[in-house]
Parts: sequence; structure tokens; C-alpha cells
Amino acid sequence: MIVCVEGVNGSGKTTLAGALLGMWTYGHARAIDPVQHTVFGDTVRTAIMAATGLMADAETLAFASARLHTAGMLAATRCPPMTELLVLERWAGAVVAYGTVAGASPFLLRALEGSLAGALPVDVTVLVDVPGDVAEARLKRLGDRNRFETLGGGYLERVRRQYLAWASIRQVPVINGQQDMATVAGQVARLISDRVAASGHTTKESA
Ligand SMILES: Nc1ncnc2c1ncn2[C@@H]1O[C@H](COP(=O)(O)OP(=O)(O)O)[C@@H](O)[C@H]1O
Ligand SMILES: Cc1cn([C@H]2C[C@H](O)[C@@H](COP(=O)(O)OP(=O)(O)O)O2)c(=O)[nH]c1=O
Repeated sequence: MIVCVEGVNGSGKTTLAGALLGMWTYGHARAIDPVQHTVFGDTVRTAIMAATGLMADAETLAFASARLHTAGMLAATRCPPMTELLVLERWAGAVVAYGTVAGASPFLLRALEGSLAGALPVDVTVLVDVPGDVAEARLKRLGDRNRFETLGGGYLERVRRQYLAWASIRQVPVINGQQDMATVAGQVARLISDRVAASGHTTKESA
């Protein structure tokens, strides 16, 4: 079972991933950030974060490359059994939402979204939605921020809107990230259970 949690910085993805792992009692469970999961991706991310004046297409390609490399590294466990949970913090949606705001070519974005979608069989994708100013206030409290997290609530709101447009087109469920975490996690766990049931596995194996 591969679950992808999409959303802007500060929407609650990492907290949600932790909650889902805690609720999963049917087998092995882990959460990864596909950008930073490999040494290659981590190095690429460091280079992107340090770069100034990076062209939008170049930046988008670099992020997608880091994510695609993770898909390759996961090849051995490409289709984990339904009893095993792998939570991805962002996947194809981030490329589209952040890339659109950065001004990347729509043709490039469509191609990369397709490559990412084909590279890993994601079973359930959700978008955790919070307004940009709420995300910004949360990030401010956390301190230590990457360069996308210092662009402010207006920037996060623009990414949020691109995420919502993407979710609408792709029929990705939108979860209200302003609810308490138990409610957010409960709603996602329900979607995961529905997916397990649809796959024909017994409900005994679901979250
Ligand atoms: N549903 C929520 N309600 C209130 N605060 C939240 C909620 N989800 C996350 N937070 C807080 O917001 C901050 C960012 O959460 P985090 O999970 O790191 O977001 P992300 O991984 O999307 O950047 C953390 O301090 C976290 O405790
Ligand atoms: C342009 C672009 C930016 N980003 C942004 C969002 C994040 O701030 C950062 C990705 O870093 P990442 O390591 O995935 O996450 P985080 O720093 O949020 O824990 O870059 C993408 O994830 N994908 C993209 O295609």
C-alpha cells in the first residue's frame, strides 16, 4: 500500500505521516520524503536550495529527478503488499503545483507528472489543504526554514491554489488540514481502508 500525502509546506504532511504509521497495525510501515530519500536526491536538494537565479524548468527537472531516482531505488519493493504501508511526502502533485507557480513549462510539467505517476504505483493520494497564511504561521513557529518556506503566506497561497486545481482535475481527495490531527488522520485512514477493501483484501489487513 503506497499512500502519497501532498500539500504546501506547513500543511501537516509530516505530522500526518507519523499519525498514519502509528495507526498501522497490519505490517511494516514507514514514511519517506522522496526528494531526500537518496544520497543523490539529498545532494540535488542541497544544490537547489543553494542556487540563486535557477530557471523554473531546471529547478522543476531537478526536483523530479530526485523523486524519480527514489522510485528507482524502491524498485525492489515497487508493489509492497497491502499489509505494508509506505507513505510518500509529496510526489507528482508537488511538481505540478510548485512548478506552475515557479513558471515552468506546462508541457514539461505534464511530462514529468506522467513519468512520476508511472514510476510508482501509488494507491491513495490525498491533498492536505490549509490556507497560505495558516501554513506560514505554523512555519514561523518552527524556525529553521528552507528557501521555499521563507517566501511568505502569499507564495504558499499561490502554491495551495495550484494544488487545489490539480486535485480537482485528478479527483484527488482534499482533506481540511485545519482540523485537529486525529480528525485529519482518521479521514485519511478511512480512504486507505476503502482502498484496501476495493483491492479485495480482507478488512483485517486494513488501517
Ligand atoms: N492539524 C494541525 N493542527 C495544528 N497544527 C498542526 C496540524 N498539523 C500540523 N501542525 C503543526 O504545523 C507544523 C508543520 O507541520 P508539519 O507536519 O511539519 O508540516 P509539513 O510536513 O507539511 O511541512 C508543526 O509544528 C505541526 O505540529
Ligand atoms: C519547484 C518545487 C519546489 N518544491 C519545494 C517544496 C519544498 O519546500 C521543497 C522540497 O523539499 P523537500 O525535501 O521535499 O521537503 P521539505 O523541505 O518541505 O521537507 O521544495 C518541491 O517540493 N517540488 C518542486 O518541484
